[in-house]
Amino acid sequence: MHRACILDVPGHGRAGLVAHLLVARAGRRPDARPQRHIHLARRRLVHHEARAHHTGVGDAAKSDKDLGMAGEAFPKGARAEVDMIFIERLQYLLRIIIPGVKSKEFWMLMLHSAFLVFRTVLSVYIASLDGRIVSALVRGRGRDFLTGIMWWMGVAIPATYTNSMLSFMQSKLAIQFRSRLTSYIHDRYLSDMTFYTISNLDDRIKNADQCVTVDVQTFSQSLAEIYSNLAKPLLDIFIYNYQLRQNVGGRFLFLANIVVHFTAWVLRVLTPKFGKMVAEEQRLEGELRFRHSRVIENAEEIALYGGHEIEKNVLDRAYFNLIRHVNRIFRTRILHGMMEDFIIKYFWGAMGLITCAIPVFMPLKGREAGPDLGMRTQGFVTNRRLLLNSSDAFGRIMYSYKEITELAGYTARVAELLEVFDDVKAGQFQKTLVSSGTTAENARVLNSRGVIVESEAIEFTDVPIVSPNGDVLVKALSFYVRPGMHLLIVGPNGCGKSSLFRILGGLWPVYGGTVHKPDPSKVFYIPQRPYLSLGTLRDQIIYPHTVDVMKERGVTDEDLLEILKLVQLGQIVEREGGWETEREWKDALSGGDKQRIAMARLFYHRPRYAILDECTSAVSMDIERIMYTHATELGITLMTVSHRASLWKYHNFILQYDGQGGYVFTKLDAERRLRLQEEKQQIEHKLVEVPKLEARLEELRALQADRQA
Ligand SMILES: Nc1ncnc2c1ncn2[C@@H]1O[C@H](COP(=O)(O)OP(=O)(O)OP(=O)(O)O)[C@@H](O)[C@H]1O
Repeated sequence: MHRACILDVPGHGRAGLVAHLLVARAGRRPDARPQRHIHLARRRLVHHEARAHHTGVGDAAKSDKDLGMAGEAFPKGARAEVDMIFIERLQYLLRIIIPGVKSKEFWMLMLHSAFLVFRTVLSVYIASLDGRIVSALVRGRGRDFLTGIMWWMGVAIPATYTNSMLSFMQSKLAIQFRSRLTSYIHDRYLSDMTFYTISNLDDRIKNADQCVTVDVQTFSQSLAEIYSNLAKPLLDIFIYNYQLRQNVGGRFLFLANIVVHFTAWVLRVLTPKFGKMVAEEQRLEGELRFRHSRVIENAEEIALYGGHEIEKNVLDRAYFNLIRHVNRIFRTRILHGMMEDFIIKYFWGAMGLITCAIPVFMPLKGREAGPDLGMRTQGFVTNRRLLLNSSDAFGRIMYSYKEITELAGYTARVAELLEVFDDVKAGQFQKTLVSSGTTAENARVLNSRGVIVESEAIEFTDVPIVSPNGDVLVKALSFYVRPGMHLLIVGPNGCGKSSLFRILGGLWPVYGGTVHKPDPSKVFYIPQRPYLSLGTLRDQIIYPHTVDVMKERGVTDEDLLEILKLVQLGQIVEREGGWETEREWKDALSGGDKQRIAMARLFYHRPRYAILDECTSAVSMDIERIMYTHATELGITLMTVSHRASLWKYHNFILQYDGQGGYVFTKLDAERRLRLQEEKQQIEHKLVEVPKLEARLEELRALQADRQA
């Protein structure tokens, strides 16, 4: 029926859909752009809220220089433009968020699409109903008018339901996409130590925490919105183009399409790289949030140092960089908005009028002037509504281009994260070498790989110790630790003692030689500042086990209490209000308490090997003795890094770095070494006295000489 209506509208009908659409855009919808802006502003607000709620902490090794690199948000190769790379990345992400036709997301999308189609059908029906009602009014047919109103009210029920369902489905889809992506990313981020390597061995991703939380959320939301914003207009355009072809013939359609496509192409070419800009904005937001979280994390140290001024400068600088960039985007948007309005509203409007005029001045053969006034009114009203809808549809598609470029930015951020995950999992790192040595030589070492063999004992054969910055700390290290041996590792600061454990723990790659090591479950690590997790007091002792695993192992709370008593921490359970108490334990416990909790953890786990990295620096000699003797009684083989001579007696082998790249691995006769150490200290003490004694001797000689004279 509406096909006839389009033909019947005098002066407009024959020009066809695109022409009407252009005319309608020129004359109507001044609200289209404000709506768009409100919509974007709302979305932006949601992002900011999401950021404000996030309290995660990211990589601790960033320089202020990062903040100044506005143009270098993406590493080489990474792009945020609407091009083939964007399509490929989007496909990659789509495969994750919509895994197949049997997935929930696919069927949600189908349902969403069904609602979109239904809404278009309703719109077409409402347009024709509108025409019928106005026609009845013009003709003075009260009965027809009332029937029309009843249908109008009737159709409101499915129409309002459809609209509500559409916005519900859009939000659901966004959440569903986010859940899929987050669970996929969490799986990859928290496996194979990716969370460590991504921030320590590779410098492509600056704020992984922000990517995993805010960027994924923004991407999901943006994708769900774009689907809604594009699917319906595309459907509308298809329907109206089809009708136009039927009604006015192909030549007007062809002309209009040429004009529209050409100007759309011009608009696209002239559209600034908003994708890259929003991606950079996200990065700068991440930097600002990261700097704030550092202040919270290190509040005590900063307060005691009185470092508030310098921290304020750091925060101000991060904020200034962000705002400078946001202002740049705003300025770019002014120009782009003018150009967009000019082309879409005015240029196309003018073109629409011209195209409309063609069939009026050059009517198609066989077209009649038009039936009575009522029919013409019905046709006009119906047609006008259809045209407004379709004009909206076309405009929405054009305005969506900016959103697509922004989606390209979010897509680049998320896809880049996953690409770096893949690379680091495959052992391919990209890090700027700041080594003081020959960079080419160091880069060669960093690019080669050694062999890892699982065994009962620990043995390093010609393994280079290389820092992620490319510094070769030891060219080829060889030593072994068999069960029952206790190895002491000593050397100056920064010589690579802890790095040895990083290689053993699989955090750093084996750059050469062979590493024999047992299954990771048999090696337990206690650092100087033990990590305390979120959870109950019990969780701190059994970390990383869960209560279920603890029960499976037959360990009870009483057993845990016995362990705590051993390290003289039995009172803590009562003091803190029981095993179930949850606190931010890192702030609630003293340095010594934390180290004793870590010792209790060791006794709970009873591993084959324990790596003790300066882990008794904050406890008394008494506790230190208990810790070492009990660990030895439990049959735990110890590897200790410590500068304390009091620990020598608990070890029978020593690995001594000289700090120049050399080392000695030998048996440790602690008693003899202590004796020698004592003798050395006595001699050094005596030597300090020598200059004084010599000076006194000189004085005495001078006095004697005076007397004799
Ligand atoms: N994540 C990292 N990225 C870059 N360089 C690192 C990293 N971790 C350690 N390094 C560097 O590796 C070198 C060796 O560090 P390591 O922690 O092994 O020293 P250490 O001998 O244990 O020192 P200390 O006695 O002070 O604890 C240092 O120069 C350090 O700066």
